[in-house]
Amino acid sequence: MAPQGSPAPLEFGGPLGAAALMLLLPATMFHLLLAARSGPARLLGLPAPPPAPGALWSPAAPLLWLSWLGLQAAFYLLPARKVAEGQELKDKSRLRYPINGFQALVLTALLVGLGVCAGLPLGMLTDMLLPLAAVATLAAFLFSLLLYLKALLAPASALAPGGNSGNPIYDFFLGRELNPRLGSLDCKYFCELRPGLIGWVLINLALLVQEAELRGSPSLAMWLVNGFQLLYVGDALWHEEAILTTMDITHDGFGFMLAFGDLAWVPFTYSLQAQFLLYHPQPLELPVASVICLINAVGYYIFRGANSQKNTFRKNPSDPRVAGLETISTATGRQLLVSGWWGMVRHPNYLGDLIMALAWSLPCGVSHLLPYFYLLYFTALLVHREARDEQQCLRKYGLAWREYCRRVPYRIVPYVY
Ligand SMILES: NC(=O)C1=CN([C@@H]2O[C@H](COP(=O)(O)OP(=O)(O)OC[C@H]3O[C@@H](n4cnc5c(N)ncnc54)[C@H](OP(=O)(O)O)[C@@H]3O)[C@@H](O)[C@H]2O)C=CC1
Ligand SMILES: CC(C)CCC[C@@H](C)[C@H]1CC=C2C3=C(CC[C@@]21C)[C@@]1(C)CC[C@H](O)C(C)(C)[C@@H]1CC3
Repeated sequence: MAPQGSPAPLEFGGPLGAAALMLLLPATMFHLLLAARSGPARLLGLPAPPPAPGALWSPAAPLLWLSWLGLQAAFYLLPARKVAEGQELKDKSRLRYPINGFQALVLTALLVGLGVCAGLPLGMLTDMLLPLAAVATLAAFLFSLLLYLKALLAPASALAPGGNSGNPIYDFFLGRELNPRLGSLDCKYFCELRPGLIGWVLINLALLVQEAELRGSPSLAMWLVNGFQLLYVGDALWHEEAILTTMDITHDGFGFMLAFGDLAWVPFTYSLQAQFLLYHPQPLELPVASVICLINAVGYYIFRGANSQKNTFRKNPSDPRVAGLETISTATGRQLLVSGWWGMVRHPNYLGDLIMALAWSLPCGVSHLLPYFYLLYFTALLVHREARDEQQCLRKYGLAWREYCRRVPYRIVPYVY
């Protein structure tokens, strides 16, 4: 456990690891996008060449991408049904956040629907994915640089616990300022939920429309992938307030990792299954599709049940839905749930999320590894995230956390891990 006041331990392999990730993540993203379009669609293997010379760039891409960002920022600034307060900050203040993410999703859907009725060729967006990914990557680098410079002017109380090591590469990657804002727009909160997540379902929809144009109708596999991922994104925006207690908002600074993750990685790699299906159609029988729907439903049930149980408990421990659950008291005055979902494993929400990830890949068949990239990456991300959270909880709760680990020994999968 790091003693109070000592510098935060370096994560992600320090400056060298951060530099490697800044090269490796964009390279992986482009490899995946190119592989999905290539005949063999190999996850492991030499990078596929671009489908046409100049396919990685289009002058329309920066305009389209900036319009998208502007539209989502405008929706963010519209009056919200609710304004929520974030966690208490170092200077004892609390920031306020608009809860209108679901409204932004609905408004986007209406606008896109109107556009399609008026003849907008949505399917053509699929030809722009490579240039758009290039613009998003470039924008993530530039944006992170601006955020890094902005943090030089920020008071010490506004800096994140990590990301201020003094090494510019590491700090650029992790992010120095905890909650950088431009006026009333909170950059990290906005980026985490709006342009990337809504962009992801829009890309999926464009792939579905394109498939219908190419083959007469969308395939059952494409419907499933679109439906499952729309449910996931809709759920995230419906429960938008819950993100205010995640480590990304309360602990991590806003730097390249989250800027690239939110703006480029999420929309362009999370839509990989739908991209794969457009270029590699897969037959899917109804009985198999029903089993896959059942797997997604089980995953969603665990994911939502666990997240809602914790959120309800954190908001009001006397709420009748959670009042009967067993708890452990901690020295901070907060309690830890030790029965219900959180008594099964220490991260039941991760388990549900991973089961859903499997259901998103299964419609793509078992002939290729590429559509399973998300499941593999996500397993690694959650195992790493669980270890980071464990360290933070040990620092926060000390002995009470050790007692929780003793009573609930498994982290994510009961009796396995
Ligand atoms: N699709 C994607 O790419 C990603 C999805 N996710 C999803 O985001 C969601 C949020 O994940 P994340 O923020 O990592 O973690 P959690 O929602 O699991 O939050 C962890 C925190 O919960 C609190 N907690 C832990 N155990 C208990 C307990 N027994 N009782 C009460 N409180 C407890 C602690 O904070 P405290 O005590 O301070 O409240 C801990 O720091 C998950 O569903 C995850 O699957 C996450 C990353 C990426
Ligand atoms: C680029 C790197 C490999 C790492 C980047 C990580 C980010 C892509 C993820 C970090 C935490 C995330 C969350 C979601 C999306 C992915 C990122 C940004 C989330 C918004 C997805 C929807 C969920 O319901 C959620 C719980 C709201 C998620 C919160 C964390």
